[in-house]
Amino acid sequence: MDAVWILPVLLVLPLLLWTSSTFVFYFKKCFYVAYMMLLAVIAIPICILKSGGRDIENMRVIRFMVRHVKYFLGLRFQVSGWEHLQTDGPYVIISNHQSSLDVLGMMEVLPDRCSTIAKKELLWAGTVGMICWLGGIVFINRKKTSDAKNVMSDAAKTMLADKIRLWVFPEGTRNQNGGLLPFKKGAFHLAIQAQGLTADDVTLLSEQSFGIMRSAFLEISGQSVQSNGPSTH
Ligand SMILES: CCCCC/C=C\C/C=C\CCCCCCCC(=O)SCCNC(=O)CCNC(=O)[C@H](O)C(C)(C)COP(=O)(O)OP(=O)(O)OC[C@H]1O[C@@H](n2cnc3c(N)ncnc32)[C@H](O)[C@@H]1OP(=O)(O)O
Ligand SMILES: CCCCCCCC/C=C\CCCCCCCC(=O)OC[C@@H](O)COP(=O)(O)O
Repeated sequence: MDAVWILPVLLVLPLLLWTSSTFVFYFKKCFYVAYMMLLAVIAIPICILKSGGRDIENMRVIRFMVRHVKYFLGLRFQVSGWEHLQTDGPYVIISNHQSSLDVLGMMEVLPDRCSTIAKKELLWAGTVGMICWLGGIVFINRKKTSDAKNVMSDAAKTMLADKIRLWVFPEGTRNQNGGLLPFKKGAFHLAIQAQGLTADDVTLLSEQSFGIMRSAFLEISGQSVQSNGPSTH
């Protein structure tokens, strides 16, 4: 008798999924978070057994395990220019940041030995936080610029010494306003060290990168005509 309420739920759920794009959106959003948490539960022991702890090689495990998630959400990616990432040595990748779904795009193209810069709050996101730590993600305190700069300076040294790559979201936060936020400078301070440039090059590099990304963003956005629900996710 206790299970009597299950019947209406089983009937209403498909109905809502069929009739309401808003419901579908929030359903997918909850599924995404729960499924990523679950994947992380599986990935954590694998990473520990494979690498013994925090190690950038764990990003291969994460990448492999995350790549199929797009199918559940009805997402597909079109990749161009991937060959430019197939080069030796350290470099910095920058991308815009609209939502937590960006992680799926990131895993689609993430090169070997590449980790990312993330806000320190992510460390406390349950199993996802733990897998981020195991993957060598560099956590910064955005509220304390001097601390963040110190952490990024250390990351730059590791990047050069161990020939790793770093992925940075230079807007510094998620943004869904239909454009790009002004870039923070940290990514470009990293990049000059990877490329043997000087601090004088930071502003120009940042401005050029912003211009290129903005053009590409607007071009791609112009092609996007489909919406599955509320714009915020
Ligand atoms: C198997 C299951 C898996 C389940 C889980 C799946 C996946 C998980 C695994 C991986 C995915 C992880 C994805 C994580 C995504 C997380 C994304 C984020 O968290 S985005 C938010 C964090 N990122 C950032 O903030 C971007 C980096 N920030 C910066 O670079 C900033 O510059 C800053 C260092 C924080 C400082 O910011 P500030 O607001 O103070 O502004 P400015 O940039 O203008 O800088 C001020 C001033 O300082 C100078 N500066 C900056 N950096 C440096 C530096 N490194 N060295 C020297 N000087 C620096 C800058 O030039 C400015 O000075 P001036 O104006 O004179 O030029
Ligand atoms: C203890 C339970 C805590 C639950 C927390 C759930 C955490 C999310 C879980 C699964 C999502 C999949 C991994 C995605 C990681 C992406 C992180 C992300 O996108 O963070 C936002 C950050 O870039 C910028 O933050 P703000 O826009 O400044 O804010």
